[in-house]
Amino acid sequence: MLKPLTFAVPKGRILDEALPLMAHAGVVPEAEFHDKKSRALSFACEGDEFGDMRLIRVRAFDVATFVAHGAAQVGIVGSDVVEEFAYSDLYAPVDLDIGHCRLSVAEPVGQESGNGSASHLRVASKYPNLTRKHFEKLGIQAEVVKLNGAMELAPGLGLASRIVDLVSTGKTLKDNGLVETSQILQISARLIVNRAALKTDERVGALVERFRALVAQAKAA
Ligand SMILES: Nc1ncnc2c1ncn2[C@@H]1O[C@H](COP(=O)(O)OP(=O)(O)OP(=O)(O)O)[C@@H](O)[C@H]1O
Ligand SMILES: O=P(O)(O)OC[C@H]1O[C@H](OP(=O)(O)OP(=O)(O)O)[C@H](O)[C@@H]1O
Repeated sequence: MLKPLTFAVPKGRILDEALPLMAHAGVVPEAEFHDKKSRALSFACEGDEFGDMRLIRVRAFDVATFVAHGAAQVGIVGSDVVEEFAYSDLYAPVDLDIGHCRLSVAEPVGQESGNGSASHLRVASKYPNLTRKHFEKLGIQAEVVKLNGAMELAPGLGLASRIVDLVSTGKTLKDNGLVETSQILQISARLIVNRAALKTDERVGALVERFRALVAQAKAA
């Protein structure tokens, strides 16, 4: 009897783009998954190709945590999250070519200072590790004020001189009087797996191959 397989997906914006891809791979959640009134967090999947597979819906950063600890064996998450945590037990074998955005530094319009001769800066971000690493490379010590959203407010309110946040169209920065001053990382969503599960459960390898083939097929089309 196969152990249940748990597939973690984020609640946020990647999900809409990920669901069609998952369906092509044979990962289809039960109807309750789409019921906005449901408070359930774990859902059975249709069919029995992968045995007893469940889908769990968690916050983006938590997808990586569940998979790294083996509580979920497979997941989908942005490469920003993979890079921020750099968990050794987490392997990201497939770039799904969805959820494209970038991680950038932004400053108030008209006050773009470059980094000048600063040796220390206060930066607001949801990504403390990537932020510190980026500024370290420039010889600057970044004191990171960790926020979970609405980073764009921080410079105007004196919480930090700049922010490090995700940018896609640039509208959020523009509407909040900020300008992108450098790009740190190009981002896309990844299929992630727990390394131990990949070695011990052949369904995990089968899912990796399924998603890999789908992405290759989409690129060739
Ligand atoms: N503007 C964007 N355009 C494209 N992809 C984005 C954008 N913002 C975020 N992403 C991608 O989607 C992922 C999830 O972002 P989102 O902010 O929607 O998650 P969330 O689940 O709402 O976050 P939280 O856990 O803070 O509630 C990010 O990690 C990133 O990879
Ligand atoms: O460049 P844009 O196209 O404007 O996108 C950038 C915005 O998208 C993300 O936020 P999201 O909408 O996911 O909300 P959040 O603040 O809850 O993270 C990100 O944190 C930016 O605020």
